[in-house]
Amino acid sequence: MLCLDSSDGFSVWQHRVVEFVRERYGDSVRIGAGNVVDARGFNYLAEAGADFVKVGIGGGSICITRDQKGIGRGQATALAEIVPARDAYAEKTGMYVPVCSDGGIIHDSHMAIALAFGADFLMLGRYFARFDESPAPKVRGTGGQVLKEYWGEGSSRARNAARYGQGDMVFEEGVDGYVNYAGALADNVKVTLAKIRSTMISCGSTTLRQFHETAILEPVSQQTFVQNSEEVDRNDRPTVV
Ligand SMILES: NC(=O)C1=CN([C@@H]2O[C@H](COP(=O)(O)OP(=O)(O)OC[C@H]3O[C@@H](n4cnc5c(N)ncnc54)[C@H](O)[C@@H]3O)[C@@H](O)[C@H]2O)C=CC1
Ligand SMILES: O=c1[nH]c(=O)c2[nH+]cn([C@@H]3O[C@H](COP(=O)(O)O)[C@@H](O)[C@H]3O)c2[nH]1
Repeated sequence: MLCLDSSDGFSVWQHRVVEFVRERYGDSVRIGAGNVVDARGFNYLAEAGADFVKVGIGGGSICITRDQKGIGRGQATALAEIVPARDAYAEKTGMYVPVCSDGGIIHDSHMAIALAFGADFLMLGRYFARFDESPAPKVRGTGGQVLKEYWGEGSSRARNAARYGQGDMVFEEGVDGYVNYAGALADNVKVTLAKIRSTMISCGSTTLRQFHETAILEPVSQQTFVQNSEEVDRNDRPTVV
């Protein structure tokens, strides 16, 4: 399984690489391509022979591509255009090219929303960076809190001669930062999956395919955002019986 991993996948280079792998290796090698944010980009890579296409430019937690270059698109807007393009492509060719929603997941509920938008699977950076299994160092914040280091692949920190070998970096597209440490992957993934399953059941679905059909997406006001979270001070004392 190969994945072409670029901030801008709508490129002649990616098209040629996908075609080359498809011609040379047939179906013995699976190859994904991306990232793209519109139907033209999706169709371009699907027609080249991509087995899946990644969606998302500039929405990641460590992303500054939109600030730096003005390139990118809201994740929901991108999915709302690409998912129908995926379905139309499947209808036309008989080839279903799964779509990965990459970046911007802050709360577990955002995973359900991305899937409700029609994504077939998700790519997560910040989420996994918080766990023991992330190879990044665990450090203490100034307030004593436990943190894990996490940085963008477009940051100076990630850039090195072995990977790029193209001399000095002129500007960064990602930041070098920290995320709150959250323990073991297995414990967290268990809870996350339970929430997604619960959301799916609430929408009357037991499979992802059903969820794509049954989920109802609703625009909300700023006031609703405020009401989505608690509005009292949390009681952190032990429960008194
Ligand atoms: N999803 C997003 O919004 C963003 C993601 N990133 C991440 O940062 C990393 C780097 O992304 P980019 O800076 O966009 O990388 P890029 O697409 O510019 O490619 C990385 C390097 O590979 C070279 N390269 C690309 N195609 C090549 C080809 N066909 N043959 C030979 N060399 C080739 C490029 O010249 C560059 O040095 C990736 O992991 C990407 O996912 C970075 C910025 C934004
Ligand atoms: O603008 C960017 N500059 C970067 O340096 C960078 N590094 C990663 N990525 C992308 O962000 C995704 C992870 O996003 P999350 O941390 O929000 O899950 C990743 O999966 C990538 O798509 C970057 N985007």
